[in-house]
This record gives sequence, structure tokens and C-alpha cells, in this order.
Amino acid sequence: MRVLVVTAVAAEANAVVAGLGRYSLAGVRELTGGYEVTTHAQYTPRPSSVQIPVVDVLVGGAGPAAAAAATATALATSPYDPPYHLVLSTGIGGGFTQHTALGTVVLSDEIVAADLGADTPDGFLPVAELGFGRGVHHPHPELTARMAKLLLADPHLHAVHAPVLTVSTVTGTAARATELSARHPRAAAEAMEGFGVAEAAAAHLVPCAEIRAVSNAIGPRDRASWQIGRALDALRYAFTLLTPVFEEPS
Ligand SMILES: O=C(O)c1cccc(C(=O)CC[C@H]2O[C@@H](n3cnc4c(=O)[nH]cnc43)[C@H](O)[C@@H]2O)c1
Repeated sequence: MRVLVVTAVAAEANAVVAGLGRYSLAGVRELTGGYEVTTHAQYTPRPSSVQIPVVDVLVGGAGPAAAAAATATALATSPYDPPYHLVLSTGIGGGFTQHTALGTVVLSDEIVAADLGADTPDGFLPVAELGFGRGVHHPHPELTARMAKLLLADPHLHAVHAPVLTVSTVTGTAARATELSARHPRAAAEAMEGFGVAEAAAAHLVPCAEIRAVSNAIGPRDRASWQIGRALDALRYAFTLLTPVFEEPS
């Protein structure tokens, strides 16, 4: 399988690469805009008819627009057809604490553009209800079922399979956290890139999913309580568990 993993920052990409274990750096592809894709491949001897699993990692920047632009560029310039078999948006994220303790890994069952729409006197109207676009991506059911099986069954990881929200503004007040929880009662995490990555993947007909390791609770900002190291370690560990999926024939 060829997989593209998109993170916002280098620390997240480093955690992913550390989790890939016996995959080694096999090349760097420069994109426009200063982005680069690093290719990691697993060269266990295998018959020539069997594809080498490849995981490309892209630091795409923060926010849905940067993530969409970087992902679309990587997809459009891939030397392969199809460009990838799977795109994963990943990194740290804010947790809806009723579902998610710090260090929890959330695998998306929906990727939701939670602030894409219109504010009205009667509340928020999602973009789909306005009639000009989509606000939810549903990750590929079979691929996510395989990933969920590996992540949720592991005794050393706390993982959940739930919606992940994409926001352009980090939720920093109790009122906003309450509003988002009411609109998305099953949501387990929010981050700032997933929907942008999913839009780019959909434009290229490539399945997409999102994986977030919870570093902080959403709501009033308390930077001292963020556990970024713990979240990055959970992310690294999650990628050690996912390698069998990458090694399946595409
Ligand atoms: O300061 C560091 O060491 C550090 C290490 C890894 C990542 C970061 C980031 O700032 C990542 C930014 C990225 O994280 C997502 N994020 C994290 N918490 C939230 C949240 O509560 N609400 C929304 N997004 C969150 C987001 O995707 C950012 O792009 C720093």
C-alpha cells in the first residue's frame, strides 16, 4: 500500500516516523511552497510481484486551508497512479473530556467541518443545509474497520472510534465547548486540519481517515495542563500498531 500521512508540524511527523519502526527513509520529494514529502519504505525481501509498502509523510502546516493545499499538491504531483491508496490526517488534538482522557487516540468515524456554515439568530447552520457544499467526510469503512480493530484491541493504548471535528479556531471557552458538544454529542476530539486533508483526498478519489492523540482538553485555555509529550508518544505507538494495515496488498 502507498499511504500519505499529513501532519501540521514536524514534531507530529517525527512521532509518526518513529512509530514506523523498521521502515527507513527512502527519499525526499520537494513540493512547491517549501513543502517536502519524506518517503519511508519497508524493504523486507519479497517477491517482485508484491508491492513494497510505502508511507509518505508531509508536514502540511496548521489549519484546514494549509493542510488542503499541501495535501492536494502532494496528491497531484505523486509519480504513481493512483497517487496513494490511503491518506491519513494526524497529529495532536483537543479532547471532549467526557469521552477522552489525555493520551487517548481517536480514530475518526466522521471528519466534520464544525465551523463551516452560517451563524444565525437560531443557531449554527452547517454548510450542507445552506445548500453549497459538504461539511462531513465519512472515512472508508473497510480501511477504518481494520485500523479500529488494531487500535481498540491493544491493551497498552486507550483508543476510541468517534467523530473528529475540524475547527479554524481552537475552542478556548466553556461556552464554545458546550455548544460544540451539544451539536456533536459523539465527537471525541477537535483539531485544525482533518477536513482540509479529507477534501483534497476526495478530489483525488483517495480514501481518507484522521487519527488524533489528545494533548489537551477543549475549553478554557490552560497551556500548563497540555500533555504534548504524552500525546506524541501515544501517536508514535498508534503507528507501530497500524503498520500491518500498510503492509496489506492494495
Ligand atoms: O509545542 C510543541 O512542542 C508542539 C508539539 C506538537 C504539536 C504542536 C502544535 O501546536 C500542533 C498544532 C496542531 O495541534 C492541533 N490541536 C491541538 N490541540 C488542539 C485543540 O484543542 N483544538 C484544535 N486543534 C488542536 C491542531 O490541529 C493544530 O494544528 C506543538
